[in-house]
Amino acid sequence: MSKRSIKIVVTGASGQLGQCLKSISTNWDYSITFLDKQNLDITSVKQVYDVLTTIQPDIIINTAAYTHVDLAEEESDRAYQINAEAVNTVTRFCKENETKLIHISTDYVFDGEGLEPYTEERETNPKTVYGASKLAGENSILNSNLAAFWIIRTSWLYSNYGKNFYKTILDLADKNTILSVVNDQWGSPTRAEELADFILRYLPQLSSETRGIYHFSNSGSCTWFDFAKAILNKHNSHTEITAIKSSEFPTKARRPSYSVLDNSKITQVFKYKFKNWLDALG
Ligand SMILES: NC(=O)C1=CN([C@@H]2O[C@H](COP(=O)(O)OP(=O)(O)OC[C@H]3O[C@@H](n4cnc5c(N)ncnc54)[C@H](OP(=O)(O)O)[C@@H]3O)[C@@H](O)[C@H]2O)C=CC1
Ligand SMILES: Cc1cn([C@H]2C[C@H](O)[C@@H](COP(=O)(O)OP(=O)(O)O[C@H]3O[C@@H](C)C(=O)[C@@H](O)[C@H]3O)O2)c(=O)[nH]c1=O
Repeated sequence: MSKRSIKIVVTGASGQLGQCLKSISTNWDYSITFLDKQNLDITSVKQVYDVLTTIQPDIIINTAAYTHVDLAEEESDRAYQINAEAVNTVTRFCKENETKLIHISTDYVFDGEGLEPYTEERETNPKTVYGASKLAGENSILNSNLAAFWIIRTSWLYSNYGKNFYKTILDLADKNTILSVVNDQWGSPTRAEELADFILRYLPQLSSETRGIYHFSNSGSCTWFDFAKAILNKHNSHTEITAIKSSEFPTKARRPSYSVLDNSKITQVFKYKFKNWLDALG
C-alpha cells in the first residue's frame, strides 16, 4: 500500500491527541478525515456503521475516550460505554470491513505496585474505573482476532492542546497559586506530539506481522512533583512548589504509585529512538 493511498479516520478529533495528529497531518501524504464527537459518536452503533461505511477507511486511529479519571469513579457506566462498549463496536466494524485499527490505551491498566518498568506482557490489574474500562476496551480488541491492530499504551500525555497536567500546572502558576504536588507517584511524561508523529510515521508498517500491544512513553521516569518543577523551570516561573504525599492530596481515584512503561519493544520492532522525558519537554 503506498502512503498516498492510505485512507485514515481519526476519532475523538477535538481531544488532545486528536488535535496533535491534526496539527502535524499536513506533513504526511495521507487522506485523513478527522471526526469529533459531533460527527462521530462512537457509542452510537448506527453512526459508527453509517459514517465509517461511507468513508471506508484503511485505518482507524481511535483517540476517542472518556479520560476523566476521578469522575469515572462516579460515572462508571459512561466510562465503560465509551472506553469499552464503543471500542467493541469500532473493532467489530474493523473486523467486518478488514479495516486496520490503532487504539490508544493507558499506563493506568497496571496496579502500580511494580518496582520496575512494565513490559507489554506484564499482568494488568487496574485500580480505577478509568483503568478498568480502558482494559476492557483493550480486551475486546484482543479477543476479536482482528487481523491488524496496534494497542498503544501511553502515559502522562501532555501538549498545548486539551486538558492535561502540563497546562493545569501553568494555569495554577499563572494564578500565583502555591503549588503542592505529589512526590510519591512515578511515571513517564509523554509529549503528545511525539506520539502523534510516531503514529503517522510508522502506520504504513501496521500489519498482521506487527499487530499487538506496544508501550509508548518518553524514556526515563519522574514523579508528578518532578514533572511540575520541570514545567515551571521551562517557563521561568518562580511559583513556589512543595512536594507532598498522595495522602495529602486525596482524589476519588487512587493513581498508581508506579506506572513507568518499558518502551523497549517499540525500539526493537521499529528501530524507534525515544527522547528522554526532560529533553522532550524542551
Ligand atoms: N491524557 C493522558 O494523559 C493520557 C491519555 N491516554 C489515552 O490516549 C487517548 C487520547 O487521550 P487524550 O487525547 O488526552 O484525551 P481527551 O480527553 O483530550 O480526548 C478524547 C476525546 O474523545 C472525545 N469523546 C468522548 N466520548 C466520545 C464519543 N462517545 N465519541 C467520540 N468522541 C468522544 C472527547 O470529547 P469530549 O471531551 O467532548 O467528551 C475528547 O475530545 C485516550 O484513549 C486516552 O485514554 C493514555 C494515557 C495518558
Ligand atoms: C493538579 C495537581 C495534581 N496533583 C496530583 C493528582 C494526581 O495524583 C497527579 C496527576 O494529576 P492529574 O489528575 O492531572 O492527572 P491524571 O488525570 O491522573 O493523569 C492521567 O490521565 C489519564 C487520562 C491517563 O491515562 C494517565 O496516563 C495520566 O496521564 O498529580 C497534585 O498533587 N497537585 C496538583 O496541583
